[in-house]
Amino acid sequence: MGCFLNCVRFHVSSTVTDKPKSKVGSLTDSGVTCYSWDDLEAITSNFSRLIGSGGYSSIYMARLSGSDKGALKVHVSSHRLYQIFKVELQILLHLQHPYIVKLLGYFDDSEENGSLLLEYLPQGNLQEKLHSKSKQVLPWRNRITIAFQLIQAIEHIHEKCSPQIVHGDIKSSNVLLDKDFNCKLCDFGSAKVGFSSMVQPPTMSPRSKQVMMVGSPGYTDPHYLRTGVASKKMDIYGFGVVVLELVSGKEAVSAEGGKMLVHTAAPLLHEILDSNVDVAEDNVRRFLDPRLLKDSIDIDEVKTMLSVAALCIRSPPSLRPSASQVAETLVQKIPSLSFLGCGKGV
Ligand SMILES: Nc1ncnc2c1ncn2[C@@H]1O[C@H](COP(=O)(O)OP(=O)(O)OP(=O)(O)O)[C@@H](O)[C@H]1O
Repeated sequence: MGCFLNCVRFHVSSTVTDKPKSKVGSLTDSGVTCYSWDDLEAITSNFSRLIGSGGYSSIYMARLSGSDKGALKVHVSSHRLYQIFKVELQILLHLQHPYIVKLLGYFDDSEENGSLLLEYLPQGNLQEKLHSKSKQVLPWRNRITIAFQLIQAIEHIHEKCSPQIVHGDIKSSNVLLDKDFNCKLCDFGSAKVGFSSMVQPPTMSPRSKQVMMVGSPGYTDPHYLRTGVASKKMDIYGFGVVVLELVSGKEAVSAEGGKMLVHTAAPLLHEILDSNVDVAEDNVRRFLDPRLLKDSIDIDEVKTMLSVAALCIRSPPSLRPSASQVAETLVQKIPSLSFLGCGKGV
């Protein structure tokens, strides 16, 4: 962590904006379609079906050719949010991975309006699946598979693509699920791009003495909150919190008392780190999502998931494993991942 790390952001004014607007609706060099606003009105039937919303955007159902569907993410119109749109667009244009949401097209007015057409993920986001009052309980085998797929998506952006990317907002609502409950990581609006594992915060103006921090309550690395320095290890922290949610079925911040899951889990996680996974089974069962107790679950798999989470949220960040180390641990210690068709190597 002591090394000096240089940040290279994608240049937001590069090739995509330079495309002539006469080519609206046409396939770009990147293989995605560039749409006009009229096209968007047509494919969303005048924005008639809202399927999701976030801090920066509204997401609408889009009908494409035949029975194909898409999800249109319309960024709120503003100069600042347009920059976020451009970051997300540039990143998605360069990313192709089975566990990362696929970009199908975009709209860009080159000023302050931008929209992304994404593949449609019919099972929505992981947060809803885990925490909604629905009777349908996400089975244990899906939970370990999603954790393994998510860490492979993170491993890809951290270690396998060039330039490397820090997602910056790993949380369960940014994990979308396809019809078979496979993970698709989305929302690269907070991402940082560079060759390094760390991105220095913007210089504080002497007047404001404040750096704008982004992050989601319950998921944000305390080290990032203190220093403003974004690093791969902040994604690993967010992943650790998602694993705690998968195991416990509890929200990252409890809706009732506002208590953070990392604090609720802390005594058990300390016990796990101290005892090298040889922790009392009763304590593990008490933490496990009660809706899973009737399933026959290999408690050693639960302990492995918890020990991974414990390592991922450790402080200082240098003690946390890399994404490839986490993926390696999961595949070695949870043999059923191989039976579930999740062999590593994508
Ligand atoms: N491709 C998709 N298919 C289906 N639903 C989607 C899709 N993309 C987004 N959604 C829904 O919309 C929600 C918000 O999407 P997203 O996180 O990309 O928006 P955002 O404005 O960047 O949100 P945030 O406040 O987290 O920054 C998701 O949690 C999900 O429920």
